[in-house]
Amino acid sequence: MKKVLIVEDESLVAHHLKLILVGAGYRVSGIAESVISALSIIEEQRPDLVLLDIHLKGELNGIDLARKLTESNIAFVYLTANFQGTLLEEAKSTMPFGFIVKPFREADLLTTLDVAFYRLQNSLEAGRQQEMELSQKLKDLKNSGGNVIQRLLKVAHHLQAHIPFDYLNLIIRGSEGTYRSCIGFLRIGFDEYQVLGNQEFLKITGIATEKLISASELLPIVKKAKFFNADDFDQLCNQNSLSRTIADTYDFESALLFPVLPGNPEIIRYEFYNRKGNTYSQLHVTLLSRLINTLGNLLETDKYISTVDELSQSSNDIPLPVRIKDRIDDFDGIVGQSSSMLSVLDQIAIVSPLNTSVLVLGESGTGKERVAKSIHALSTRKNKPLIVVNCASLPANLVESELFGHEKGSYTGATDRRIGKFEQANGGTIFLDEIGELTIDLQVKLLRVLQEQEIERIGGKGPIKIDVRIIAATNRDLELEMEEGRFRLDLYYRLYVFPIEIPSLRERTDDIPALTEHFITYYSKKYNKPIAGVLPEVLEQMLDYPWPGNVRELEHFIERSILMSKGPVITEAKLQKNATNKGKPNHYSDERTKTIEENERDYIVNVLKKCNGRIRGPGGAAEIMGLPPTTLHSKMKKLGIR
Ligand SMILES: Nc1ncnc2c1ncn2[C@@H]1O[C@H](COP(=O)(O)OP(=O)(O)OP(=O)(O)O)[C@@H](O)[C@H]1O
Repeated sequence: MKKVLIVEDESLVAHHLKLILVGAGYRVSGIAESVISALSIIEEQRPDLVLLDIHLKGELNGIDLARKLTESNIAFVYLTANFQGTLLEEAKSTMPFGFIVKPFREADLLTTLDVAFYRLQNSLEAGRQQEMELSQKLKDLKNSGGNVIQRLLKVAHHLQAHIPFDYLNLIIRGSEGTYRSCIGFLRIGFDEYQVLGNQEFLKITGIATEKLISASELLPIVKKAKFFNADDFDQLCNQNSLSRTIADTYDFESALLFPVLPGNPEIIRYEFYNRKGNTYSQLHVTLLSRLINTLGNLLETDKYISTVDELSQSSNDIPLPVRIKDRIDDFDGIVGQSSSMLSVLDQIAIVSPLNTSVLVLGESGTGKERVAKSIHALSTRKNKPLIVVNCASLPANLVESELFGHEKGSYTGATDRRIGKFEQANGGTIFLDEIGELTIDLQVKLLRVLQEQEIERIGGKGPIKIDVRIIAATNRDLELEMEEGRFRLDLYYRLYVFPIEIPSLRERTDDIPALTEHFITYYSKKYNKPIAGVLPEVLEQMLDYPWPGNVRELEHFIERSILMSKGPVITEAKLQKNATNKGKPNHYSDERTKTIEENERDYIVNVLKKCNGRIRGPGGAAEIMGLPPTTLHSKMKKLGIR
């Protein structure tokens, strides 16, 4: 029997909830009125799920408890009368398994709980499977061949998908058991890294050897795994000059430091750094803690030390990228090496072999269909069909028959039996693009497919079992659609088991050169016009343009330019002048008064120009503006500033 703890300070509501839950077959572990009493009940009998009001008696509120629940890996669903503004944002950041708004209907409460348990089960299974695979891969490394650097690279790459990082710094023990040196792995492609031993580190960061030695001597001891986001990250940089040097060099915004066991012969700790703020959570720490023995014992001391030293002494000025050959090398032609796109590729790699549904989110033209195709191609269903359905382009009166099929004579005009898209996809995958366009009726039917794995043809004699993986996509804000009653909450949460959010092109301008090259190669071949590239000033304009139509617009731009080009390079960028960085056309004239956002953007760009683009450190843009670097970074991201 599933155990639910109710945390609610209104006694009438709490008892009403208890009655409903018991009636529906749940066991109620207790009713707590405050965070303190909730914690003591949790310690005595660990519930499977906590139903949690946000406003509670005492100093701590439901969100404080939620943070502790996340740390202890206990699922929870919020229950509240009021979810406005920042409270909702704060609540969402704690990763709840659902929300219930008071006053609630019994049916909605039970559906939300049902969905929460479904998601919990799915995430537990998926998590367990991923963890087992990771643990096995790491154990296999101990006996694998190759030199130690290659082995450590593999460790980095295996961890990558589970603990996202742009830079992994390993602090290595010396022969006397003290700190000896660092070895860093900077991610530069899906499976490509630059390896930085001490010498390379000195060259790239430009710091003096003595400074590195003193930073190493003063390196704080880390006894317990800890993650640093936002202000905590700034504090870490203030206290630890090695971390600061790394953060300043590569513009990192968050970190996770993970010490392995004290008796470990080789590695002292793993330090993960990320360009995105708020990357790390207790879930990452918990995963690493379960792998602690394997992570500490990957090398053989004497062999290792000599190899790192040799590598350091023989290196070039800039370390050459090293590529790891992994089984995953086919992302269906997805081009992109920006950190945010690499994290999309990591998620594809994680979810492909599992059987879970995937929800791909992103603006129009960001590559959602490409991602869906890639997931199918990397799954065990790859030799079975992938059926693509655009829900927006199906005529309203035919959608049901298109999706589920019909029997001959089931309605006027049904002259033959039709096999629907779901049946066509049997054994394989169905990609439902523009899912937000489905009517509520069809959403209910889709929900049934997800729950029961069966469909019913129109006019059919009964349900037909099918085995289809669903990948859905939308460019709509589904949460808003739900609030406004156009999208069903239960379907949303069932699809939301594994969301992949593709960033807009203006949020990853680093990818523009590679995408440009990719499309030039493709279209110059297609039109038989040998074009070598674009002029630097054209590329400059392309980097400044907000690309409201994303990659599709960039692709069309290159195709058009190649068709019109008279020479061997693209010399002109005919880009819509008044496109805004919000992805929507700007209808105002140039003389209009600028918005606060635009003024803020201009101000930041000007300061950045003055500091030669440097954000952190003395004289950096953050210091001049009096802002923590992390805050400046998130403002820049929001405003689409590179
Ligand atoms: N990362 C990428 N690398 C290479 N090509 C890409 C990439 N992303 C998108 N494209 C190309 O851009 C075009 C649009 O991509 P796609 O149709 O997958 O976008 P979408 O998000 O599904 O669009 P919509 O929301 O309009 O359905 C396609 O021609 C696709 O091949």
